[in-house]
Amino acid sequence: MPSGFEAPPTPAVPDGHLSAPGPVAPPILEIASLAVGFRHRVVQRDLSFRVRRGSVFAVMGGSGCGKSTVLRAIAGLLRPFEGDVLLDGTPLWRLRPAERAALGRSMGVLFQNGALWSSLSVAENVALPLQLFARLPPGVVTELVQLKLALVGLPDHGRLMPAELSGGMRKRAALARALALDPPLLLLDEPSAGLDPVSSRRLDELVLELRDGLGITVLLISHELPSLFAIADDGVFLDADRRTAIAHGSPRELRDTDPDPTVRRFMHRDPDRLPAAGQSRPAEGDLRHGF
Ligand SMILES: Nc1ncnc2c1ncn2[C@@H]1O[C@H](COP(=O)(O)OP(=O)(O)OP(=O)(O)O)[C@@H](O)[C@H]1O
Repeated sequence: MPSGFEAPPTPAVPDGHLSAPGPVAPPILEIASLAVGFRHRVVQRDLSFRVRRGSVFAVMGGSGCGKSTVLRAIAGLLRPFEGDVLLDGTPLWRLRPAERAALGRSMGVLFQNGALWSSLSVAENVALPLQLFARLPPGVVTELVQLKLALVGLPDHGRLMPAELSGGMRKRAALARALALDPPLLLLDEPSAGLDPVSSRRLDELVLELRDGLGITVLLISHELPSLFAIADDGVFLDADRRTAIAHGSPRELRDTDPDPTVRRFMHRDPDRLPAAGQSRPAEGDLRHGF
């Protein structure tokens, strides 16, 4: 059984623009020639990209292009048609199911609906992964739960039921649960969906705190341009029609320089406008986040 995150072997995909010349830290996550879909339908194919350790990496693209499907393959929940997902060099989909499940626990996943168990209190929700997988004495579990809840700004909410929380608080509680096992990699599927702009920005700040304070790498699916511009430093853009990645780079780079009309329309939130590369106006998110 793999022992978790270890020194990676030589990467399986050649260096793309994501790798600068000179010594480069090995990626924590590598997507190698991935094809995903359902039954006979390919949703995305030929996907190859690397996620740098300590980065916030955005998976972007219009509704229905396959972002969540790709995330499920990365999380070890949906077997890809082709290719593999390498976690610190270990090919997830070549492992036996029990090994894959064990390695999968080094990823904390926040699903789109951030589903908490409604019949369990907030603290019990966060405790669940620890009780299932960590085999710790109950007192230690209680302390760790308190620590995680404090980390996400809910130190006094453990006794509440999920229904008693606001939408933003529920996201935070789900994030605390995703952090329960101290994963080095967080997968977030539209964490700010349904939140007001202030709550959304607080969540952005929390993601950056987790990255900067704990060194957690974050792979993020989001439609929220302000959020993407504020926190993501790398990314990939998936296209529904071409069923593959059509751009790589940070959301700001894609907004300012990518020539593809689909990318430009999305990044400028404008169905008609196609500004010339390098001549974009500051987006709303830049102003709101003070960049
Ligand atoms: N369980 C499933 N079975 C069959 N098809 C599915 C299933 N889940 C998703 N799909 C289809 O796969 C395609 C990609 O869906 P997915 O949810 O990955 O897109 P997305 O980019 O995450 O969308 P959104 O931004 O709206 O959340 C869609 O056409 C969807 O209908």
